[in-house]
Amino acid sequence: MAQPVITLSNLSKKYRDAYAIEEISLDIEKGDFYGFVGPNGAGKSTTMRILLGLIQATEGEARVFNQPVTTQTSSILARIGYIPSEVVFYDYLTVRETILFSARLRGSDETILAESQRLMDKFNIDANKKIKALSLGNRKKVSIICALQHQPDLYIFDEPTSGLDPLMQAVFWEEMQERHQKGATIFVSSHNLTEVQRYCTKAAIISEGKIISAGPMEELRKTSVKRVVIQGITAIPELEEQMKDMQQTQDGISFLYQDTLAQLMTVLYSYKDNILDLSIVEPDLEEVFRHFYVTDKEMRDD
Ligand SMILES: Nc1ncnc2c1ncn2[C@@H]1O[C@H](COP(=O)(O)OP(=O)(O)OP(=O)(O)O)[C@@H](O)[C@H]1O
Repeated sequence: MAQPVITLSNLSKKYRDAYAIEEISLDIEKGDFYGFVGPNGAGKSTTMRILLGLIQATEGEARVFNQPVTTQTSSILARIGYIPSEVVFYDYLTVRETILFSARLRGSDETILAESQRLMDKFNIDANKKIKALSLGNRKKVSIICALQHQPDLYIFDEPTSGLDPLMQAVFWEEMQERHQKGATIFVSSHNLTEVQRYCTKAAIISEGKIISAGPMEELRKTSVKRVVIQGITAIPELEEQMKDMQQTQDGISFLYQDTLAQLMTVLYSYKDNILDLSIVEPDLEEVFRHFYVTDKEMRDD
């Protein structure tokens, strides 16, 4: 039977007169590899900070391991690995000292120390460098190692791959896939739906503080949006309202289309003498959400 690990019930956080998140409800179960996707300012960090007990919700409830985060914060934190979106360390410590400091907070037994060494090797980080001399991406690696070294039951990661180069992003996701296979529960935020689609088994899409879609990845993929690529014509005025992301190609057009295929085919039939080629394919999930679910304002902010 599914075991709840994170349960958010009608969770809201209000700053002055604006909601950062509004009535968010979400269930994350043991063994889920759960992506949390949305543009800048959507409410991802706010949700995660509430889960960590760093800020308090205005309304609703957040439970982790079936306990309320507001009263059981320490026992919950002992079982979590957390990566904040912005990494803050003591600048004068070295990488090794920082990682050891974090390990000591977790009891620093032999297993943790061996694991931190393995991770430093895997993420290719110079343990003797001072934190203040590190690039943003290398600071991120230290943050990742601090969150992974004690092998917790639950990982809450706020944009862990931002600042990492593509090679290191791949190393990170590979490490998380291995941990997921061993039974870990992972809740990870990202701006990038494509990377979440690739690695996570479930996802929630958040926009302007509200969850607009959530569930298993294969369910999210089932939208009625298609990408249509046509050679031979440069416009279809009759379909203007249903077409998004219209691009002129060398010899035609490419666009996202959301309506019945019957209507599309009926209209295209009237262009049959000019159409040289036609393809209708599943679009990338990222472009679907960008063009159909995320508001124009958020796209400008992103
Ligand atoms: N301390 C605060 N005071 C006032 N407003 C805040 C505060 N913290 C967050 N907000 C607002 O709440 C909203 C959600 O912010 P949040 O940081 O949770 O978004 P996010 O999805 O994590 O964005 P990003 O991807 O940029 O990190 C934003 O409109 C933000 O301006």
